Amino acid sequence: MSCGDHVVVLGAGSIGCWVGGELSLAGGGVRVSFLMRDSATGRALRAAVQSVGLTLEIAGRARVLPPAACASAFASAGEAPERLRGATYVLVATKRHANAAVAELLAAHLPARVPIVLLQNGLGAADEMRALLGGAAAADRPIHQAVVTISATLAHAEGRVVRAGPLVELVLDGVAPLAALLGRAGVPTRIVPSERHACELRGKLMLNMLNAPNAIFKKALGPMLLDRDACALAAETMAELRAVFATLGLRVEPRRMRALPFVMRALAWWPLNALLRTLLATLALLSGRDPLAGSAAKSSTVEDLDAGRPTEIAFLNGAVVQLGERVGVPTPANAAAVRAVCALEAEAIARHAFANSAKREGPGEGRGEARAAEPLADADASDGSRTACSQEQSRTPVDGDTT
Ligand SMILES: CC(C)(CO)[C@@H](O)C(=O)[O-]
Repeated sequence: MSCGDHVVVLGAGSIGCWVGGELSLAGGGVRVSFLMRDSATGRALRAAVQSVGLTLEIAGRARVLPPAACASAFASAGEAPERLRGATYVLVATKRHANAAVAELLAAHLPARVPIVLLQNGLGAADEMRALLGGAAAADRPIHQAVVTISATLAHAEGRVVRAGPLVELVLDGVAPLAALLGRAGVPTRIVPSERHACELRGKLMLNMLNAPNAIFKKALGPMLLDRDACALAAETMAELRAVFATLGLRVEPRRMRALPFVMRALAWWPLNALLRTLLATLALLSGRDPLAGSAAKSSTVEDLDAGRPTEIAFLNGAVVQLGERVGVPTPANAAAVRAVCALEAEAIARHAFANSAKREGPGEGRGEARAAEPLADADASDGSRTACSQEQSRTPVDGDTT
């Protein structure tokens, strides 16, 4: 089945590079194309993978997709029409706020009936993409959102993507042949009925309540679990989300995601916090190494801020605020989290814009980053020209979501 497949990955960020990289390394006759934007980071990634290859690293173990393979696999936005015309699957790994531009690209160049799988955070991405594609264009296309539980970080200039932590899984509500392909390539992929899938998307949104404290308290996800303030914010935002879902009569799966608000509340409780700190300090003393040293995972929100890009906060805590307003559940912790991340976002974007304009004044670099002309430049929305925080937030669909 896999022979002859051509998987096009739209957006070569950390998740796109990890999933596409695994598929490429697995071989088996599957062709993978990574479509990326023509921006400074996009060009840096392309130059790096063409000279040293794409490195996939986990727990210090590295595997490399050789430069020659990368040279043909990594394509610019200009090559999107040709690559999409030959696609058998499209994995959309761009940010949610880029979906309008992504839909335009897909409507123009992707043949009908090619499955589109959105590797995106938040609720209702598939419904949103259907609405953006509109009418006949959407009716002809299977569109699915994967529940993505992978923590990975991409160093563009090194062509290196590092996966950290124990989380690695995709959950889909269809496209069994693609799920099998991904599973064989080492990306565990479960297929569940659509009712269960909707519950797991809600579970993922619960997990994403870690993103805002991760950005605000500036700690890697592991050490952050020892920060009582960060855990308290996570617990509050999660409890509000739980109340919203309960009011809507919507279930959350898997069970560990239902337990998260209580776990975070417990971690914020000083006696348990003090006990954990003592245990870890003792372990460090006995073993001579920091037990949390390997837990450098950070959330996608921190990755966005580090790169001076708009975050997806409107689709995470912002969605909770919006749903809360709709059903009359107060969500002050989520509103505060949105305000804080938006302030960080504005600062990060301004800092990067300043640094980039300083660089452009150097010899040989014109002002024209040529991004407006490139559909994927907009699709990646990482040019700092607009922010999710300043945008009118799209409605968060929960309908068809009635389990
Ligand atoms: C790390 C993660 C699993 C949730 O915080 C990831 O989904 C993310 O960063 O969005």
